Amino acid sequence: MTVSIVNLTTFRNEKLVLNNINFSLSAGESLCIHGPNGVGKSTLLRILAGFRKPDSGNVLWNSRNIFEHHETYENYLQTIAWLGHSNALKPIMTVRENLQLYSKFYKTNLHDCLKKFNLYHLIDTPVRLLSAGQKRRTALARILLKPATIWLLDEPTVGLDRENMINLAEIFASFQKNGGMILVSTHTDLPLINTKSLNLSLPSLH
Ligand SMILES: Nc1ncnc2c1ncn2[C@@H]1O[C@H](COP(=O)(O)OP(=O)(O)OP(=O)(O)O)[C@@H](O)[C@H]1O
Repeated sequence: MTVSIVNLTTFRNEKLVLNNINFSLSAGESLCIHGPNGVGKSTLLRILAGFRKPDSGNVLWNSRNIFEHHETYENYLQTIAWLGHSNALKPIMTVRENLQLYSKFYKTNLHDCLKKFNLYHLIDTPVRLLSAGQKRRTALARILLKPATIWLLDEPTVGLDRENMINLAEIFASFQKNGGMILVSTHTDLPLINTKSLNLSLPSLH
């Protein structure tokens, strides 16, 4: 299994954001995308999630262009789990109500998942009453409820304390040891195993 980006270039608002990006990731590997604000980290992850097409270049899943063949695109979407900047949780619903849609649909174990993210004691708490870190962990728990091969995570650790960072590192490592791939944008050093780095830089003003 491989996911690759080949000669990818993208404009936003007629401004060049991603210029000829290339990388390839195999089962068990992770990619950390670094760079200053506005450089295009989220844009790249959104292209990898299939939300937008690049202006040129390809996203390949097992050597097939995801945007070229409908069947490849559909198969690829089954394999990815996405966490954006926004937690995308319903504030008036409890942790259980927010997540059980996923556990029922994918037939995965909600209780085990909540225990892994130290959220079990909050299962019946409305999301609006959670702290920022607890909300982020609830959003991260959703990733685990989909049996995906690729995790696409946009700054997943915002708001997490040290203990929960260590816990997340163990969850990441376990996923990768089972062949999972993680592509993540971050402004901090993430504790990932078997990892590659992609450093994006802003174009020179001169
Ligand atoms: N909806 C949009 N429409 C037009 N341009 C956008 C839009 N969203 C972002 N951009 C532009 O695209 C560029 C890349 O933005 P992006 O969000 O990918 O950066 P980033 O590296 O993820 O930044 P940050 O570290 O702040 O999260 C920025 O210059 C931004 O102004």
